[in-house]
Amino acid sequence: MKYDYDLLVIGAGSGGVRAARIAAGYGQKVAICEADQVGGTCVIRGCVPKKLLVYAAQYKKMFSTAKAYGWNIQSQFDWSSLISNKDQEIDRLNGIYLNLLDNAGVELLQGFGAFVDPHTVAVDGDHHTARHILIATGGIPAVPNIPGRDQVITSNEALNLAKLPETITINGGGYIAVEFAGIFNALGVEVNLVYRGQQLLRGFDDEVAAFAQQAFTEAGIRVITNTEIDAVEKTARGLICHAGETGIESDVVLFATGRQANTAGLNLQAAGVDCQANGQVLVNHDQASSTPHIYAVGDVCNNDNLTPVAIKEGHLLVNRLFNDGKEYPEYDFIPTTVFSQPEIGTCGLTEAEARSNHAHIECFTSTFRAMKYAMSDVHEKTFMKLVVNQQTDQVLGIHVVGADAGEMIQGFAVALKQGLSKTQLNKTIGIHPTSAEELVTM
Ligand SMILES: Cc1cc2nc3c(=O)[nH]c(=O)nc-3n(C[C@H](O)[C@H](O)[C@H](O)COP(=O)(O)OP(=O)(O)OC[C@H]3O[C@@H](n4cnc5c(N)ncnc54)[C@H](O)[C@@H]3O)c2cc1C
Ligand SMILES: NC(=O)c1ccc[n+]([C@@H]2O[C@H](COP(=O)([O-])OP(=O)(O)OC[C@H]3O[C@@H](n4cnc5c(N)ncnc54)[C@H](O)[C@@H]3O)[C@@H](O)[C@H]2O)c1
Repeated sequence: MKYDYDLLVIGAGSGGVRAARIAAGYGQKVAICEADQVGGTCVIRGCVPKKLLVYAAQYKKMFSTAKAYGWNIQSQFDWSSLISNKDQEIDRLNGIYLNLLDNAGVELLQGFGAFVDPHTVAVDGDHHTARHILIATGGIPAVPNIPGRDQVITSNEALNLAKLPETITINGGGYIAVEFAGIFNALGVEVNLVYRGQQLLRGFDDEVAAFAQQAFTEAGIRVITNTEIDAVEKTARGLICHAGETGIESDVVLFATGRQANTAGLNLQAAGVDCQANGQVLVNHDQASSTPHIYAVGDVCNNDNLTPVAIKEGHLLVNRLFNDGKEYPEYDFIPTTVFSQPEIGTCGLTEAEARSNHAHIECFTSTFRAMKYAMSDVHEKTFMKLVVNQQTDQVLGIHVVGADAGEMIQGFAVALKQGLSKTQLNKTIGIHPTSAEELVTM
């Protein structure tokens, strides 16, 4: 049968754009459909705008340190300038993504895609057929169904607030909650960070999470644990979050309570694509769904929901489909950074994970004040931790909380992925004076 396209991608985010342009580069006829702005979560309402706000927030510490270095700075922060500059930058990046697709010869079908049958996708009503179809529709914020749900914002809106609130309550204890808590706190907003558990950042190394939580508190964030918000109510002065007997008042309430696969309205049943109750598309080792010529990559599979993972999955999939590729994504030693204040960079196993898989684990830790803060009023400390298999000497995990942790961990991740041993780490000469040198001397 003749199809309109060799590959039709639904969703022009991180995974979809990469897959589409690489497939087109292999001479395939490719279309990509996008309901919103090309670029997806990462570029339009995720990693990139968030990181720009993180940079803005970091100036607070820089200004606090400046005096010790002889700089006398009068600083004044203007939220609307930041947001308008951020919007311009996002528009610029959106333009780059549009050009990337255009230059690669990918046809952009602007509109919402939904399956009609296993080889046909309707984009705002127009039918398009394809030999292979890739679902790359990402995720959306998940907000629990509580009274007053319509009063709360998510990360989507937090990046575009018309004005900086005086107070904000953030619900959640994961990446987005602590990143936005750090941003708003540094920009002078009174922040309540409410978490239903005992310790923020579940899934991270326990010592790392505890150290970070302490640092957030010392930086001025009001961390409220063991508290579950069960209703949000509008009052004359703003909003009140009810948590049992407790009431927490603020101007704005941000829920960062996780994300869910974005498959509503895709009409997956018409294509025979199985998904879980939460919408997550089920894929096998080949990224193939229950309908073998329909694939899925990125957050819609709810695996490791990170941009570089979505890109790798999309790229390798089309290599295998159209260029005789043999490589598959590897999910061990994926480095990640929480862009909180301080930052948390991590790669490999936590101590608890290592202990549950290996009989003899040794951990090395170090806590110190980074040199750049030594002369200043900034008392933030850096924490580093190595998790080592005593029997094989292999370093199983590296964790850093502190300035530039993300930049540090990327390089170490390369070595970890190659099976770095503690002896090799210690044989490496450090760079002095840096914080990173501590990792080769522990
Ligand atoms: C606030 C925030 C900060 C983040 N920060 C980081 C970070 O610092 N580092 C990191 O690695 N990851 C970060 N992430 C996660 C990262 O953004 C995602 O893992 C990544 O974007 C997933 O890419 P994707 O291709 O799977 O989907 P997406 O990038 O979400 O793209 C999906 C696209 O599909 C479109 N779409 C959906 N349904 C349809 C349809 N039916 N028809 C047409 N189009 C459709 C959507 O509009 C969207 O453009 C962050 C996420 C958020 C929310
Ligand atoms: N820097 C980065 O790389 C980065 C930044 C942001 C997001 N992300 C990706 O996006 C994903 C989503 O981020 P996220 O912070 O929304 O999710 P998350 O899974 O990291 O955290 C969700 C938090 O909400 C809490 N929660 C869930 N349901 C709740 C409920 N009903 N009531 C109260 N609390 C509830 C959880 O306990 C958890 O603390 C991340 O897991 C990550 O993969 C990455």
